[in-house]
Amino acid sequence: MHVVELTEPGIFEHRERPRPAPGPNEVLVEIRHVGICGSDVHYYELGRIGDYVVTDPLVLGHESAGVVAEVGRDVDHLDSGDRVALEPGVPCGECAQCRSGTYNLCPDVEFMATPPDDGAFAEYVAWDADFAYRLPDGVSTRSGALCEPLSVALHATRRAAIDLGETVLVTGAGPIGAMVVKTARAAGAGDILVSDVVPSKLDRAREMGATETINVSERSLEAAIDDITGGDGVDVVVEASGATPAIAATTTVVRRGGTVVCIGLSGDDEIPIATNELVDKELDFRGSFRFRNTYPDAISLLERGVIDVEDIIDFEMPMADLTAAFERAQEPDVVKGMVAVGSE
Ligand SMILES: NC(=O)C1=CN([C@@H]2O[C@H](COP(=O)(O)OP(=O)(O)OC[C@H]3O[C@@H](n4cnc5c(N)ncnc54)[C@H](O)[C@@H]3O)[C@@H](O)[C@H]2O)C=CC1
Ligand SMILES: CC(=O)[C@H](N)C(=O)O
Repeated sequence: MHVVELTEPGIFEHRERPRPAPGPNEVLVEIRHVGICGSDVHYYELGRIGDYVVTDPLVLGHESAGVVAEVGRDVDHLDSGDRVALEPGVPCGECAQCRSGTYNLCPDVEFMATPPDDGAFAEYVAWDADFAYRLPDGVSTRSGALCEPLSVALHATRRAAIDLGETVLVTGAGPIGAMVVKTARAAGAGDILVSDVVPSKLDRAREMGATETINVSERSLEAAIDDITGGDGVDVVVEASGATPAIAATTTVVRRGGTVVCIGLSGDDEIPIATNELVDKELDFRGSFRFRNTYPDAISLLERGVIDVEDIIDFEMPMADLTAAFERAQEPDVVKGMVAVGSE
């Protein structure tokens, strides 16, 4: 089968590998669509993310969906021909986190496209059938692939426990921030404010449901939120930029008794947080890491038309042009690039 390996920063090589055989609890999936995530781009550019270093050729891509080509001996809930979205992290199932249900925190998770685990820029992937979710008619593999970033947003929205009518600030209008706008709206948020430094991304966020946008390269986030909320602050902040100034401002722009949920990962190891504000304002300050138990709900939201993910996609290119796709994905206006591995 055909795969694309990242062999060194900036270099993709198209290679042939033996087609994998599914294990007893696995399905062999003919991959159709794979979204390009910021972390893929990071590995492509730099060959590492923090302590995760690409030392051997690595297949990138973890936002994937395709068609079941073969089922393992013990799989009885999927059949050949089913279209499926693949949850990219398969946890060990035995550690304390897995046993208590917080399987997204499993230290031994096998996560696609994270060294040393290969991802989905490949004709076929053999994957644990419990982490392959059937897509109903009407949900394409193109949308199904985006269950992954949608899941990141769904999990963060749950961590934020947004109440009906609450004012939510989303910092960062990349793919994750855009998805949070959609999940916050679906959760019943009232005003949804979005900040970014790229005007076109703020325009896109408005089209997706943001009620007001703030270009923080023109005005400070703190001053803007002060103006908009009459000095009260927002009910909930979901940080989805990873930008140090945005993270540092979260405790200031949230109201007393409000909630901050951080998704963004900063390049800085340490960021000053006003801890006295945490106490004095009695804030709930929470992290949100990947997702758990989100795929069935993400698929249901897509099926019922509550959330549309197609509008975050800027372009689709074939896997044969993966280098060009990754170069294009780095353009500042691009929110999401999609790669077609086969045809649906
Ligand atoms: N916690 C988790 O499980 C996950 C975390 N992430 C992290 O979440 C963050 C967002 O992911 P993506 O949307 O893919 O990243 P992205 O880099 O595509 O988007 C970030 C956005 O923030 C904007 N930005 C830059 N400076 C800003 C500022 N000062 N204020 C507001 N916006 C600003 C950028 O213009 C960009 O539109 C990244 O840090 C990523 O590493 C991504 C996926 C999962
Ligand atoms: C941080 C990422 O972008 C990636 N989705 C991951 O969960 O590792």
